[in-house]
Amino acid sequence: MLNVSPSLLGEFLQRILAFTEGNRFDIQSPTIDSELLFDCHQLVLVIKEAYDTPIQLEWSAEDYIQAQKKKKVGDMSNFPRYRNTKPNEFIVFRRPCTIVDRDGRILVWYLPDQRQVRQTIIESERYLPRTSQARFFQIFKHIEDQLKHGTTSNETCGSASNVPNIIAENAIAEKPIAESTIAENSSGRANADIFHNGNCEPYVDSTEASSESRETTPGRQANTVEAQTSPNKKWGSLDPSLRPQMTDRVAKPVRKKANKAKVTNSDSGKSRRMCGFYIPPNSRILAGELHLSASWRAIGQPDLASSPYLKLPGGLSLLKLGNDSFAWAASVLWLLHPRLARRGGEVMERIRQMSIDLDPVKNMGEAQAWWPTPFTSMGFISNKESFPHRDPRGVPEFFDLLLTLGSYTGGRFYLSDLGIAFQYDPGTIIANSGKVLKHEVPRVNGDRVCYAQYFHKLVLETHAKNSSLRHQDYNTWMTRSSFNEIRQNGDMYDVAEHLDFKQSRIEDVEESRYFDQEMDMEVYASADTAEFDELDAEGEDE
Ligand SMILES: O=C(O)CCC(=O)C(=O)O
Ligand SMILES: [Fe+2]
Repeated sequence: MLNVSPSLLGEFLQRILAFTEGNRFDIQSPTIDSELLFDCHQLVLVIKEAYDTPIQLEWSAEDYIQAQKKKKVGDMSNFPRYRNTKPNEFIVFRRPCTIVDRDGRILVWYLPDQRQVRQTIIESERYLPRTSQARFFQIFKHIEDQLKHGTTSNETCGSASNVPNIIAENAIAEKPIAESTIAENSSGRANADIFHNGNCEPYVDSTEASSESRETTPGRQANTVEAQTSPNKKWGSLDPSLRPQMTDRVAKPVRKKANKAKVTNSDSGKSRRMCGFYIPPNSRILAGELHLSASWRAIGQPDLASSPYLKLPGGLSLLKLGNDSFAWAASVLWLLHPRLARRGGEVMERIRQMSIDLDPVKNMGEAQAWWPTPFTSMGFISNKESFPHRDPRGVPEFFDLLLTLGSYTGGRFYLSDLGIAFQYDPGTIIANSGKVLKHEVPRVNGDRVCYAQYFHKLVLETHAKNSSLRHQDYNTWMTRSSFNEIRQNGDMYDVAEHLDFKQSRIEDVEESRYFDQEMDMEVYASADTAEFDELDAEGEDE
């Protein structure tokens, strides 16, 4: 069996990007099937459009982090929501875009699958490999017995009674989720074949949702907000006039306070990870989640360890089964945040060489050779709504990489404090600064799974201590200029030569202090992100 390397695919993507800019590189195609090759090209076009469509925030992410730390005494009014939306009002994006801070740091990449956006199947415009949905379904089926089934939200956490909160006059009300679930399912959508295989079924969510919205809230057109950005948009052969409207102003359905209190009541003993599961009618996959780590540091444990499942036959066969799908899902990182990819690659190399303090009985064994991503952890999440949270163990400058899949309608990804939401249809990839930006995914109509890739800050720090990397190379933001470098050069040149604006500041900081600063982040995160993160921090590590 061929072992497809994400770095090989990633570097291939970098060269395609440069090539599309007119730079002639010798692009040697990796040994992957032609379909995957083709899809790599499509992905580059989506990423380029996202880069060319920056949604600019007025403030600096670094200032935002500092203010978050001091939230209890500080003033957050310096960090206005996008277009000054009100707290429960969101601008929804449906086309690829990036969220960029005042100084050009890219905080989020939003990469919807074009097939979904256009609501038609145009083979030449999709980027998700045709077989990928089916392959991911197999992957989730493979681990179904391993999924930890928390409680369904109705039992302990309670969230079925979401209600729309129409704050802005003329805003589009999204349907109450419970109600729309029933409507969708009674019309047979849940019977649709999950994880489209081969001939994909047409996807009609936006049209349906829009017409429903129009019925319930006349005046939608009048309220449509023009896209603020007018970047240099190149989208292959896609006629811009065919694009659906990019943004609408909507009000988000909110969870009743009472429910939130239930969720966050530590007496219940249920952390965020254990809440929010639900079983859609006619579901074809169990609700639950499984997190696998090449390297993890559990609270109170001095040593790093791999997830025990990786040493079992099931773990190894999972990595083999999903090999090229995983590699494809990881390769985007070489465009979205190449330094992160490089950093993760180095950590994985150390794990392979066993040159770190990884207890021999707690390592991955043969699975090492098949670990398919530069991230140290993978999450498999099935039929779960994600309550508003930040991911407390992450690294502020780094992304969590999310791929949402399934057969569902009504997907939304909310950036709760920014006033920005994304249509979160199957096939969407979001790279999100999950530690910095609070995010939320309400339940959808139908089966939804999320494949998440992420780092554990403590693991990176442990590896970095033994690393030859200089500390300014560790945790750096993805910037617009970094992306341009790849565009021009086909690769990230030596990071030391192309350090961004953060360099001078970091150079003045001693390594130990830098780590201290990182430790502070943990405090800010748990203090700030409400009860969910506090519960997380209580210890649900493996
Ligand atoms: O459910 C999703 O798609 C997002 C998951 C997420 O944010 C997380 O697991 O931290
Ligand atoms: Fe998250």
